[in-house]
Amino acid sequence: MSYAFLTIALLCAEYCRVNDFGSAVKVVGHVTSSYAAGLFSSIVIYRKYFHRLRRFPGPRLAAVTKLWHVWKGLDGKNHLLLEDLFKRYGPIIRTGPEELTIIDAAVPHIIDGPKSQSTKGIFYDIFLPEVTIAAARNIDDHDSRRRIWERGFSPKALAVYEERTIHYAELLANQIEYLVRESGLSNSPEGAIINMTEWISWFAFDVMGEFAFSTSFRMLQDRKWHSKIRLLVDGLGAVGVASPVPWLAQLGMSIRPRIRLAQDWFDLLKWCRERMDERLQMKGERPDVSHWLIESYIKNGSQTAERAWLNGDAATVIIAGSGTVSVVLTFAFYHLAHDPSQQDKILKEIQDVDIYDRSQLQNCSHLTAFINETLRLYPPVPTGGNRITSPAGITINSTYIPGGVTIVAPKYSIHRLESSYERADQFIPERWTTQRDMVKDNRGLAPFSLGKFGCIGKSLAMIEMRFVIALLLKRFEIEFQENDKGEVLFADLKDQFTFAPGDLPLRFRMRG
Ligand code: HEM
Repeated sequence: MSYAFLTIALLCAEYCRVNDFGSAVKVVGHVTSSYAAGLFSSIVIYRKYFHRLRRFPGPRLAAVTKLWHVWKGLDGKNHLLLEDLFKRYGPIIRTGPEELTIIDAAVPHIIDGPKSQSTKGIFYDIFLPEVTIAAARNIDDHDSRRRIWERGFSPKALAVYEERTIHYAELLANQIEYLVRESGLSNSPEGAIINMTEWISWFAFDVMGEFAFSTSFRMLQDRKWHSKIRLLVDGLGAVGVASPVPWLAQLGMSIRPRIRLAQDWFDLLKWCRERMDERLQMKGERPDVSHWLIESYIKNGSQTAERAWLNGDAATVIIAGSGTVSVVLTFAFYHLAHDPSQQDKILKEIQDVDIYDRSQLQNCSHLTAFINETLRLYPPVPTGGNRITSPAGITINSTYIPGGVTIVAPKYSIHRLESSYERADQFIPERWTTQRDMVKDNRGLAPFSLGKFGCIGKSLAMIEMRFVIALLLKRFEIEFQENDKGEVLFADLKDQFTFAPGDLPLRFRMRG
């Protein structure tokens, strides 16, 4: 802004001097372009040859500007890009002027463990001006918000949420059964083809609609996307692309007239605020996650600032709670179809179990191992979760990293380290039960992240995932279609902070 102002002032002064607009433009053009060339070349030279991170290897352009990353990530395959850089440059890679990507099992504990003083990275500013626990970079703001959230995830609160989860899982199973029986009526003994990516998303969003606003999005009932949730999914796609350079997203949000995606995003936030208005009017409701956030809002005198947190956190319930669970369940069903012996193993384990009793399901070690292996290979937050090192810096395997550096610790790659897991790229749930020697070093396993910024919804997510898998397996046999072995799921898989999987059509039949 001040540069634009200076240029205009210079132009006016030169015009007054020479009284010829064309030559004034020429002179000012020369001055500003020489200035810009000088400025940018000194930045480039400094970042490349004099910067404190200059000794760390990485792509040349990445050391100069993060725009390199935006360009490289346009295809949505950031998880594969980082994996490729790891193979080329080793475990510590300079992926930005002030950023290192570190693929080492020691990193999660160092940046997020109990002794860590790291803070959330600049990436989280992408959500400004919205305020929410998930994007709070100020430690005090984050801590006080986290204390409020924690009340909503006590064992007592979880027991109430569980009933609702069961209700939606049964609705999912009933809808699939309806489609299977309908396909039987039309003389097709082949069962029904269900796009699991879609149906699991509808389930996960419907559940979180209940927890945020005590209202379902009715996607399972209506068997189609709710228009606002579609906007949300598309909006997160754009966030994913712009995430390496948050100011780019901010710029996109602030220009007028608004571009379509920005307009959609603001429409969505407005819609969330309206749902929260309705939620605030509800009386005698069964506690949901918002119940605890609203309680604090009212206790603090219903102030405007507190209301902003309430709105942002309600959107977080939906985004953090749905886009994660749905990814794990989608890949879990992929592997159940891919290896039917896993269906048999889980079925055998749950045959005498009351699946409606959470503690009984929790004791099913193979079911839990199956979910853990899915979380290892397909962590729903595959590369996100940037942290900034504290002023004292950190040391990773005797390499010192100074303070104020952004650290990217991609779970996708850390979870697949050959030094940590035998046959690391293969899906082998037994490595968590009977073949423990296949896990050489599990320090790096952190699908829910760790410490004060770690996932608050982990127990709820595990309850949901165990129950959905157990319920659907009890009722259905699941397999690939003849010509489709889940290729699209992987081909269209995108890293947009959370994973966005491609379609997964699976054949469902009633279990005899
Ligand atoms: C398989 C399911 C899930 C996985 C793998 C998962 C993973 C994660 C991860 C990796 C983070 C840290 C993100 C970061 O550093 O920016 C996180 C944070 C968070 N998750 Fe989850 N999550 C899951 C389900 C849920 C559910 C069901 C909820 C419930 C609403 C939830 C609520 C949150 C919240 C509120 C945060 C922010 C915590 C904070 O900053 O203090 N998550 N999750």
